[in-house]
Amino acid sequence: MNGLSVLPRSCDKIIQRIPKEANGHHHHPHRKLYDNDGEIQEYREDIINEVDEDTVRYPDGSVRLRNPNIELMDQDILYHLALGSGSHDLVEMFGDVKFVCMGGTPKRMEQFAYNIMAEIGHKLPCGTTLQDISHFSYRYSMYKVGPVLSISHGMGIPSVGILLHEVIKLMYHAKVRDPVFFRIGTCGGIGYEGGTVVISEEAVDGAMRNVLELTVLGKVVQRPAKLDRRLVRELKGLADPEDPYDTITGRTMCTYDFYEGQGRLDGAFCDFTETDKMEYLESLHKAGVVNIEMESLAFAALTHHAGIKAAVVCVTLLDRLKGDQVLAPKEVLDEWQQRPTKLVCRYIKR
Ligand SMILES: O=P(O)(O)O[C@@H]1C[C@H](O)[C@@H](CO)O1
Ligand SMILES: O=c1cc[nH]c(=O)[nH]1
Repeated sequence: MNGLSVLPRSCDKIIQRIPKEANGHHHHPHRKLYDNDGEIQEYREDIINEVDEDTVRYPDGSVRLRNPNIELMDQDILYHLALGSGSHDLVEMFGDVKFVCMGGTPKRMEQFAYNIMAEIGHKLPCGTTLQDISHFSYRYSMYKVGPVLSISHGMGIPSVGILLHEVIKLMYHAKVRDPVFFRIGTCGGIGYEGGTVVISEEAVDGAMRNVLELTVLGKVVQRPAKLDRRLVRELKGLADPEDPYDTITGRTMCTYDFYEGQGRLDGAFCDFTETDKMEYLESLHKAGVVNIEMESLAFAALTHHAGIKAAVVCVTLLDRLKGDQVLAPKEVLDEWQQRPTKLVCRYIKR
């Protein structure tokens, strides 16, 4: 026990979509959560789990868990990170962390760790290399360079969601103050050429809902997928007019699948026509969706729920209005993937 107080359970407003009555109307006050091409989805005002920043962080800025069970446990095993509060001195190992950067692949995140090391002038003892701290989890890779953690999150919401639970707990055990989380990813552009850097203003699901929906004890729970607006502006301000590519901001759609879920015609299955696909993509474009990827919804919702400042910066690999297959050569793709990392490096260096 560390003597820190925990949140009362009442802080956890369980949020549920309300059922419609037989006449199709809700019997509770409701609000328009989003408007997708004329289709309005209605939600109860009190299902939206607005986070009060003061209650989700301790006054000194350290991360507070919205789970009273953790501090009652003798030890907390962060299974998928191959770390534990009983087996490791997490304060000693991670107490100085300020930035947590995540992206899909172990290679990208290892490269990012070496890039940030060069940028911030961090030196390794002669003849040594960076160690993958989570190597023995055989799930995710994690590198630490001074105040920066660089972690691979795999593909999709379940993978990044599990990682976020454990990394947020890691922040709590390590008593990290005011960490900033970044997702550095790849995506498909909607009306933007490959190589464009996109900073997400908000994340929406495949039906344009700005919430992460998950089933807890058989009930549907929704968490708003909000990102820090100020951080978006700050990152945009770090785009260099000399950069040989565009850096834009906009809505990001997050899907549960790369193929059918993103309206691709080239998966193993396809039950829609090219016309259906184009109508859908055009409607997204009209609704301000600038890119599609697979993690931003969980990333935005879980960091917001934990009161952690977060941003999602992705590079487009293709313009989905022009095709489905990722055709750019490997060397080009590798260079494009460096672009979001450059922007985040500039922020960290600052
Ligand atoms: O960060 P990455 O490049 O993994 O992000 C996107 C979304 C999926 O994880 C994956 C699909 O190709 O790329
Ligand atoms: O089209 C794309 C490209 C990368 N990642 C995605 O999720 N979709």
